[in-house]
Amino acid sequence: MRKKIVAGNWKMNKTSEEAQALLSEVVNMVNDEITGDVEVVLCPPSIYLSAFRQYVPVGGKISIGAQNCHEKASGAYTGEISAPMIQSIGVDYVILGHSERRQYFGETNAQLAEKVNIALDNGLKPIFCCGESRDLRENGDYIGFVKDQITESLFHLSAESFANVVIAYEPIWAIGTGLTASSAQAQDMHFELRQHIASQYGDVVAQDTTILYGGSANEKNAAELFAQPDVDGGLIGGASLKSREFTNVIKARQ
Ligand SMILES: O=C[C@H](O)COP(=O)(O)O
Repeated sequence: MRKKIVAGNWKMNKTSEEAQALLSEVVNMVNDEITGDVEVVLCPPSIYLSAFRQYVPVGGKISIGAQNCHEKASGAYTGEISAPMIQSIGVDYVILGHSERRQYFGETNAQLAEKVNIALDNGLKPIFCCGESRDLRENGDYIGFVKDQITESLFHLSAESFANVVIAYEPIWAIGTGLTASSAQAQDMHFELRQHIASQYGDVVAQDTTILYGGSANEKNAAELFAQPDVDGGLIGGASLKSREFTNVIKARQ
């Protein structure tokens, strides 16, 4: 079933003390103020995942996600963390293919297909990110580009496996820039992506797929973005680092 999800990607932010303070504020606000059927996913830096899992009860309104995993299960990959490790501490989701990983760490669609596989094999639900650059948006086939990201990293999956994947459309030109896609631009792309998924897996699977929007989403624009029929929630960066604002974004989705 298509879920409403608001995920907070903390990226490489917060010391241990700061992270604990923000986590406890978010947990309290969500428990006190969120009554709807929205799932909240917190994705802190990996060093805090274990502490977050211990603090946040399993099966409540809040799930925990990692920001990345390696494509191999184990081995000589200094500094990396694996899907089995993430799974072993009870984490629910893993963000894969964020544009920052593609840009700074050279992640490719083929490599991401491997990461998706190992995440699913270990019971983790991928939040698969896709999105085009500003140059492509202005001068190229940006819809085709984003569809290809999905085709090359996800369309080898069975329909049963694909059902565990969440898509996050994040136009690179909107990430951390204050330039949000308009609600119409977000809806257009989400509609195109749902059609693309339908072409591979059929209408039922496509209608059940959760597609999040990310890119300068905040408490001011969230309600309009989430009102679009194909926008099921958000992957929130900067605004997830402020408990009041993040809770307001979640409220806009419930
Ligand atoms: O993963 C989150 C996205 O990169 C959005 O970040 P942002 O909300 O700071 O633009």
